[in-house]
This record gives sequence, C-alpha cells and structure tokens, in this order.
Amino acid sequence: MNKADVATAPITTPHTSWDGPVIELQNVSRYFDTTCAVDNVSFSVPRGKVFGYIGPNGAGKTTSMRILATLEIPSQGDARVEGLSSVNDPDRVRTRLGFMPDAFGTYRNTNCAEYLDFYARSHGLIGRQRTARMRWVMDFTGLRPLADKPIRGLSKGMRQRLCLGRALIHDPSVLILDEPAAGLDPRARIELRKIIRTLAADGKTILVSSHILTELAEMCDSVGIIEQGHLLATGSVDEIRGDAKTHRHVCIEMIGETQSLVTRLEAKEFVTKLRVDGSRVFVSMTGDQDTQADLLKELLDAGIRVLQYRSDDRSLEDVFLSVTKGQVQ
Ligand SMILES: Nc1ncnc2c1ncn2[C@@H]1O[C@H](COP(=O)(O)OP(=O)(O)OP(=O)(O)O)[C@@H](O)[C@H]1O
Repeated sequence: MNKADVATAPITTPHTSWDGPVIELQNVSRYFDTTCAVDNVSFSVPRGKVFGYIGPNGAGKTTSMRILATLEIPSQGDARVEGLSSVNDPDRVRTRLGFMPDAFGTYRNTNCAEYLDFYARSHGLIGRQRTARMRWVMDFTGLRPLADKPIRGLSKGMRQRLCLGRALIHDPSVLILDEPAAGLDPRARIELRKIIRTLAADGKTILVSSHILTELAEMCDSVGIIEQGHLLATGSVDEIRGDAKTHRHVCIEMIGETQSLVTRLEAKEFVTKLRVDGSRVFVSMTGDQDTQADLLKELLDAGIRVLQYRSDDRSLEDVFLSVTKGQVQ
C-alpha cells in the first residue's frame, strides 16, 4: 500500500470476522503479595454488548480491567480480546481496544486537539486518516467547540469526554471504561449512557465498571457482581434481579384494617412471604403477570379497598447488598 492509499483508506481499524466472545476472562487470578485482588474470575461478552462490572471499593474491578487491557499480567488464567491473548499477544490486543482509566492523567499544558492528536499519532494514524478520525471523535464527544481549550480548564464532564475520545481515537472494537460516570452530574450521566448505547449499537463491545448500580441496570445487557476478587453473580439484569419473570414482589396499600387482606393472602399457595407495614402489605409471590393481575381482580371483587397495587421489584442495589457482604479489602 503506498502513502496515498493509506491516506484515503477507510477510517477504521480492521475488525476480524471473529464470531466467538469478543471479551473473555478465563479463570483470571491476580495476587499482590498476600492480597488476592482477583480470584479465578471468568466471564465473556459477545460482540455489541455492554457488560457492567459492579463491586465495592477494592473488589478487583480495575485490576481485572487492567489485565484485559494488557497493563497487568495475571498470576493465573488469561484474558482475551477477539480471541487474542492479552498476555501473549499484547500488541495486537492494544490495536483492538480502547481503555478509559478511572484516573485521568494528562499533560496539563496541552489543549484538547493536541491531546487527541498525540494519541492518534501514537496509534500510527497519519495524514487525512488522522484528521478525519480526530474530526469524528470531536464531533461524537461534543468536544469540537473546545478543541483549542487547555485541558486544565475543562470541567469534569468534558475531561471524561476527552478521555473517552482518546479511547476511541483508533476506532477499537472493544472499550474498557473504568468508572466513567464517577463525579458526573445527572445530565452528564444520562448523556454518557446514551453515548455508550450508541457505541454498542455500532458494534463495539463494552466493559464498564461503576458503583452507580441503577446506571448499569439501564445501560448494560448483562452485569457481574464482584467482591474481594470473587465474581459472585453474573447474568442479565433480570436474571441478577432474581428471575423477575417468575418471582414477583407487590406492595398493596389499602383503606381500613389489613387483617382480611392478610388472611386471604396467607391462604394462597403462590404467596411465599408477607410483611405488613401500617396500611401497606408487601407480598412476595411466584407466578407471572397474569397471577399478579388475577390477584388484584380477586381483592377488588372481595370488596377490599385497594388504594395502591404496584410491583415492588428488587432494585439492583437490593440485589447488590444481598449478594455482597460489604467487605472491603
Ligand atoms: N499495584 C498494586 N499493588 C498492591 N495492591 C494492589 C495493587 N493494585 C490493586 N491492589 C489491591 O487489589 C485489590 C483490588 O483493587 P482494585 O483497584 O482492582 O479494586 P476496584 O474494585 O477497582 O476498587 P475501586 O472501586 O476502589 O477502584 C485492593 O485490595 C487493592 O488494594
């Protein structure tokens, strides 16, 4: 390929036709002296999906992400990007992934455009290809009006965008985002969520960590909960919530004393748990939405004066608290 061909080549890194898991951790462990930061962790993410990595401080999220990003060597196991080993093939892995670390290290005297240009050059982008890629990243992240602004003058939200832009500059097929929403205001978080979903819709495979669990619920196709290096649960958000399709939690608020309602509910085989709090009765039950709707009809037909009848599905926070022990290492 001559120089002119390179300059007019499509602005994408070559993506493989790999159709296996795009991200894969296989029995990864990492020790720091006696601390086991990551303990035999395995999970995989298919192309175009977003995997949320949830855990308290010191759980091992950053260490696992750094291993995948070729910045840390595992004590055991392997991490793979499009089938390539982060341990044995780090150079090729780096061409396929963009890493947004939780701490933003910058050269403070540079401006946004210089910063992105530096990373574009580091990835070997040249000529019109580099210019076009820079333009795309600035437009996508909304940084174009700030191109000449010194980095030291950027808000937290804009810094995060710049850091994401840096991770995207070489058009990687995999993105690893370590706590990208930390410190952002609500609007910036919503915007970040949209950006991540847009990138996934474009075929990028994304591993994102957060302490902000409800954020992950909306953004991720599947999640993993990690604590003290152990992956405690993985699955889709519904699976993690405890099979929401077959287990339901309903809050019934009524006018009048609750005893007649409680007696009626206790007689139901599908009711597994009851708790009364003033005029409200919290019901755990097996069954689907028809079971839930039929119960409401029965209560109304029986003359029970229902004021409110609402699903009280467990939030990810509840799941997180019940799965983890609150231990920090
Ligand atoms: N370079 C290192 N040397 C020694 N211990 C380390 C090192 N890196 C991480 N650890 C330890 O490994 C454990 C996991 O840390 P890690 O940063 O991966 O957790 P995390 O889930 O990302 O936490 P946070 O949410 O606070 O960033 C912690 O006990 C941490 O102190």
